[in-house]
Parts: sequence; C-alpha cells; structure tokens
Amino acid sequence: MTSLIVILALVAAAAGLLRWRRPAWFWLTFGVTFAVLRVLIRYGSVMDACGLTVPAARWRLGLARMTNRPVPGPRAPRILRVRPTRTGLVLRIKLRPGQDAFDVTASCDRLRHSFAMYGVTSRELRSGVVEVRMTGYDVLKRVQMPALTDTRPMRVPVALREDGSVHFRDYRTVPHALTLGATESGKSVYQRNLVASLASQRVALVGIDCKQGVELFPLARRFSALADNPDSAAELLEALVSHMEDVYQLIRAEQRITADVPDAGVAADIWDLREDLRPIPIVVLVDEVAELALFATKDEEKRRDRIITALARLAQLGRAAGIYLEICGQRFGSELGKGITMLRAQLTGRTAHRVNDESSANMAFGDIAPDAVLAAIQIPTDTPGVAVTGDSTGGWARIRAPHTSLRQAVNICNRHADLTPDVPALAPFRPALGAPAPALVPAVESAPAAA
Ligand SMILES: Nc1ncnc2c1ncn2[C@@H]1O[C@H](COP(=O)(O)OP(=O)(O)OP(=O)(O)O)[C@@H](O)[C@H]1O
Repeated sequence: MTSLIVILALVAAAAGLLRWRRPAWFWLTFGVTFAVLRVLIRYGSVMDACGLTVPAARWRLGLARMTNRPVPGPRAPRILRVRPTRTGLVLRIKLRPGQDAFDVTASCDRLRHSFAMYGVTSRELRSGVVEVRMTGYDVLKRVQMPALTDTRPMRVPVALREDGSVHFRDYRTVPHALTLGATESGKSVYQRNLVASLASQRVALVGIDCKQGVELFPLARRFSALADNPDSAAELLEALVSHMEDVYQLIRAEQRITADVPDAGVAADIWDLREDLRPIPIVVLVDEVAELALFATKDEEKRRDRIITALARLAQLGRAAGIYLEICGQRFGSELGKGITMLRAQLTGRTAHRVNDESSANMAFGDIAPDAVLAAIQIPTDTPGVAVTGDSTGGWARIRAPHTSLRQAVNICNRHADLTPDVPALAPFRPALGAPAPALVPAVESAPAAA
C-alpha cells in the first residue's frame, strides 16, 4: 500500500513538474527526444546483443597488449548521423569490415524489440552505409502527412509508408501504374488522393470512370476530359492516341537534327522541349478497368479490342509524349482476354490494397516482387487503405493514404479549377459543368437514392 502511495505521489509530482496540459507538439518533441536518448544510450549493447558487432581490429588488440591496457571490446557499426523525425528517428550507420547490409536487415526485428520501437526497417544507401529508420508508433493507424513535402512537377505525395517516410507518385520515373484491391479496400480513396495532389500542378487530368462516373465526375472541374461508359472511353482513348501522335510530330519537328546540333540540344521527350513549346502532360485515371475489358456481344468485343489496343499503345509510347496511365481495378489478369498481360507488363508501378486471394496479389506482384504477394494477402479487412506498393526494382513497402473524403477532394479540385487546361484534341470529352441533373428515383422502393 505504501509503495502504491509513493508511486502515485511520484507520478503526481512528475505531472505537476511537467505541467500535464502541454500542447501536442511538446509531447511529440518530448517523446522523440526520449526515444533518441534511449537508442543512443543503449546502442552499443543492443548492437552487440543482436550480433551486429565485430571483434576489435588486430592492431588495437596488439596496442592494448603492448601498453598494458584493457582489451578493447567488439565494435558496433559507427553512427554517421542521427536524424529525429516526426515519427521516430533515422540512423545512418557505417558498417565495419566483414558486415553487410543484409545482416542489419535480418536483425531489424531484434532491433525493434531491443530499442522498444514500433517498427525498424533498413536499406543500403551505398556500399558500407546503411540507413535504419525507426518508428515509435503505428504510423499507418491514423495517417497524418507531414505539412511540408518535397513536391516537384509530376511528383506528388500520396501516402505514408510504414517507416514514416512519404510515398510519392513520381510520373517521370514510373510513368504508368496499376492499383489493385478487393471491393472496399481503399482504391478510390487512393485515387482521390492522387487527384487532390495533382490538382495544383500544371497537368491535364483525364478520367475514365466505369462506375457510371460516381467517383470522378464530382471532381469534374479539374478534369479536362471524362468518360463514364465503355463507348465514350473507347473514343476518348483513341483521341488520346492521336494527340500522342501529334506530340511525337512536334518533338520530331523540334529535334532539328543536323550535323552541327550538339547532343544536348536534341529533344527525345516533351521535357526536353522549350517550356513555351512543351505540351501539357496528361495523367489518365481509369477506375474499374475490368469493365472496359468485359463484353457480351460481338460489337462489345470489337469495342473492347479498340480500348485495349489504345491503352497498350499509350502504355508503350505515352511516356515520351507526357501521357501517364493510372489504372485501377479489382483484378487485372489474363482472364480478361488477350492484350491484358502485355498491357500489365508496361505498368511499372504496382500497388495492391487488400485482396481476397493469392492470384489477385500475383497479378500485381507475381512478376516483380514475389515477397510482396504474401504481404498483400495479409492486409487485414479492418484497415481499408493499407496497401503494398512495389516497382520493378523488386523493393516493396506497406503504405496507407490519408483518408480524404469525396467532399474534401471536390473542394480541392474546385479551388484549382482555373488550372484545368484545354486540350484541343480532348475538347469533345470536356465535362459539361452546370446545375446537377435531377436524380433519378429508382423503381425499387428499398434501393438507396442515387448519389
Ligand atoms: N486510407 C484510408 N483510411 C481510412 N479509411 C479508408 C481509407 N481508404 C479507404 N477507407 C475507407 O474504406 C471504405 C472503402 O474505400 P473505397 O471506396 O476507396 O474502396 P474501393 O476499393 O474503391 O471499393 P469499391 O471497389 O467497392 O469501390 C470507405 O468507407 C473509406 O472511408
């Protein structure tokens, strides 16, 4: 009883000392400082316990023997830099001779327990230098993006990674991407975040929303072209292909290759053109892609072939013309017919939200990062928005986009409506803006009213 009273008194004294009602930033700074100190104080012993030390160099042992000093102990990787972050800290360490980056990666779980952190990940920065990222709590539970991110043209933040870093969608390095996920897994919210992040950039947004336009049409003010059914999607994609051919002609005309033009002056894509000549880059967002590939009649089959051919041509040739594909769906495999796997092979960026079976995860990662397949099927149903993302380098990470409601995305798109460019080739598909059409009341009484 006495000890309980003493503990309560101590807690009360500490609370009074620290004045319990401090702002959130105070507790955040306090927590991060505490975590940094804990890691630095325990660094040597933890690295030793995790098998990440090497014996002292022979010359040190010899010197100690000659000078009659204590024998030097094992040596842990040298800390090059400690950077506290909002979610934990980042250590940059220099490996000792005989160690490799895989040793650190293999010990991440042990380091996590020893340093009492929520998550520890590592990656090799260059030969002998490894970055160890530690997070103090589950950053994917309630995603809060940092206020300032390194946004650049055609590179936008879309989600947070589990190591606390920001996940960017960089169209210049990964031009086309595929996002898969079961129903209610968070694909639309991910795509909404993408639109909201791109809205403030100099880019034309083109949308094909096979859910009758419910996801993308509310964002119409920031879209240069929209299609809500497979017929208009086929025409829109063909218009994009002819726009792409025009852009190629422009690049060709600007190359002006003669014997005396230096190499640096030869344009190979729109980014090499002078700014006043450069066509606007276009991001094409396709929601529920499988709807475009399904058919029941001969005519629908012809339309499907036109759509898949146009998409495959855009995926193959679009990058240089500044046309980038962002394809979203529940499944995207060979069962959707010919041309699908060829198209999928062109989609470098892969993101899989929760999937119901291994074959769906394989459609995203089977051909690029087999480890990620297991991670994708382990995503629990109660965390919509959590996804596994990878690219053709074989690396992957768990991410979650911030929860952006449709209203928030609409507000952002409306705010940037003046940035919506006119692309003459896509003029027939420009969404008509005006008073909303009266909602159709469904015949079935129990059905919900149209959105
Ligand atoms: N990042 C997120 N954080 C929190 N909740 C999320 C997140 N992403 C999605 N959700 C929630 O999960 C639910 C389903 O999301 P969403 O509509 O994006 O799924 P979907 O995969 O597009 O589903 P469907 O294929 O049926 O349209 C929504 O209620 C949404 O609020």
